[in-house]
Amino acid sequence: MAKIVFFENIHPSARAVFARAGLTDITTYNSALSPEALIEAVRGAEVLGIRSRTQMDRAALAAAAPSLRTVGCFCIGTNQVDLKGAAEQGVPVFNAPFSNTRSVAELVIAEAILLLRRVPEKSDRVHHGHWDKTATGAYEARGKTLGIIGYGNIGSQVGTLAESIGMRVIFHDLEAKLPLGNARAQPDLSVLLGEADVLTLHVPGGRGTENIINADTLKQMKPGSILINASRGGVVDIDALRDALVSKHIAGAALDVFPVEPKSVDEPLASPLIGLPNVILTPHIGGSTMESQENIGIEVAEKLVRFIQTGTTKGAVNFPELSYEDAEGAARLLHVHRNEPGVLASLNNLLAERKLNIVSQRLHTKGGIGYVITDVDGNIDAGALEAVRKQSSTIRADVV
Ligand SMILES: NC(=O)C1=CN([C@@H]2O[C@H](COP(=O)(O)OP(=O)(O)OC[C@H]3O[C@@H](n4cnc5c(N)ncnc54)[C@H](O)[C@@H]3O)[C@@H](O)[C@H]2O)C=CC1
Ligand SMILES: O=C(O)C(=O)COP(=O)(O)O
Repeated sequence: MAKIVFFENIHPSARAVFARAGLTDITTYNSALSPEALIEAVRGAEVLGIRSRTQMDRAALAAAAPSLRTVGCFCIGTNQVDLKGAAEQGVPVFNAPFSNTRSVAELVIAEAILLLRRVPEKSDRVHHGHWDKTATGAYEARGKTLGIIGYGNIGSQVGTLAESIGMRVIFHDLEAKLPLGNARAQPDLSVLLGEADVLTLHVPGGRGTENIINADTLKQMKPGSILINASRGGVVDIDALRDALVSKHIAGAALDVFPVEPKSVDEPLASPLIGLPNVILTPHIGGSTMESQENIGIEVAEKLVRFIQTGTTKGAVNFPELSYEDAEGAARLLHVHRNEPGVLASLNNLLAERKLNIVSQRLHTKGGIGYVITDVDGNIDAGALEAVRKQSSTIRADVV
């Protein structure tokens, strides 16, 4: 039976999906692990379930080879996984691209309103015995401009919600996007920075988005504006943001993600933003609602089970996508290979030599990786599977 390991408190709905498929060998960890502990925990696993904090880098992937068949990110972001390394190891990676988007969007709107009204600072003052009843520095959201960097699934929802409370919405994205409602694309980032009263970031993590908000771009932001980051910690240069907050060029900020995040509940956050007034710091909970976590558990677990049972890779983020659920023969061979000429011919010759008639076959390639699912009318025994594995182009082969 497939050995499954879950990290970071994945919702029980995922376990229920696996159980319905007869897969019950699940080890769970409530937090992310250190690199050393992770390497030990993933050994021998066929399926890994992680969220945003488990770093599946080359070393962790290597530790899980050759048993590892698939990784499920029970979240949206997949920058914590070495996606290329996983593909080269024949391991498709899945995620949940939509299930927590509304949760993030709602939090961002709430934070925009709270920061415009300076609520974090005022609440703190009341807790400490001060009754500063003043309108100074407090504004309505209505009529203000919301600038969105990254107008994807989350950014566009934030825009729609913002319009419903009377905000004007402008967005900047690398790709052409359909503006929803009255939102307007702004191809010039510096113009957007200069116009936005509230700036919110919804780009993916990774090298392409590192420090988009830095000393330079902060200077271009409208004086007295607000910054919200619920994307990835690396998108904002935190020291530069601190300077901008201390000088009051930026009036407030909400940060849900950080360049280095604590791995468990007992580890405090280390950040130069701690203690600054009108700054909301949250423990990466943008997508953490009861609704979203339950849905994500089901969505990703179903993708993993489908892959384990049928080889279907629809929705994989790093892998050739093959949607192929109904087996048409007696056995099914999943073959991941280097994408080079002659692979299919030699695979099919090998099956022919073993009198395994092909009932149906589908192939897809992505980058240097090819993936072929073959249904045959006979039994693929251990000898045949071993022969396929020994072919020079084979990365991984399994029978389901
Ligand atoms: N705080 C939290 O708990 C959560 C954080 N996230 C983060 O939010 C990110 C965005 O999520 P989605 O909206 O679902 O992703 P998405 O893929 O739908 O949208 C991202 C958008 O950013 C754009 N983009 C990429 N690089 C850019 C750049 N340099 N400048 C401008 N635009 C750029 C893309 O073209 C795309 O339209 C995720 O990748 C994840 O890192 C997601 C869910 C929860
Ligand atoms: O979905 C994402 O990308 C998130 O950042 C949420 O991550 P989490 O599942 O809360 O670790």
